[in-house]
Amino acid sequence: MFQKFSYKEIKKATENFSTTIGQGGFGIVYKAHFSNGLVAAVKQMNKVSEHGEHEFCREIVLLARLHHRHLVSLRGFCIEKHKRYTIIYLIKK
Ligand SMILES: Nc1ncnc2c1ncn2[C@@H]1O[C@H](COP(=O)(O)OP(=O)(O)OP(=O)(O)O)[C@@H](O)[C@H]1O
Repeated sequence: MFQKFSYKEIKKATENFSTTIGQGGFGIVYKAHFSNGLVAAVKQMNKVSEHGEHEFCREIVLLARLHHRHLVSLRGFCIEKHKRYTIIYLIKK
């Protein structure tokens, strides 16, 4: 199920952003353990433009509708002031 997460939930699930698993072009990626048992990747987006809100929402809507066996599915998102996060299924190596 696709859902909206609060910043508080993200912070708790990433143990105060201490669980870094990677660094991408848009920001840091964290491993997150949510209280409902969900283990996911949380991708922080650093490059938030002036129209960030609109662009981010449009991207989320598009990604949420994408389902392909070669793509990781979007699990949710979080918007808090100037911070943007996408929550995606964790790929185990
Ligand atoms: N869903 C995921 N599950 C596990 N690890 C992930 C996941 N998404 C990203 N990562 C880790 O975080 C790193 C950065 O990923 P990210 O997609 O942000 O960067 P990228 O591949 O450089 O793409 P982009 O240019 O879009 O930022 C990856 O190399 C990987 O190690």
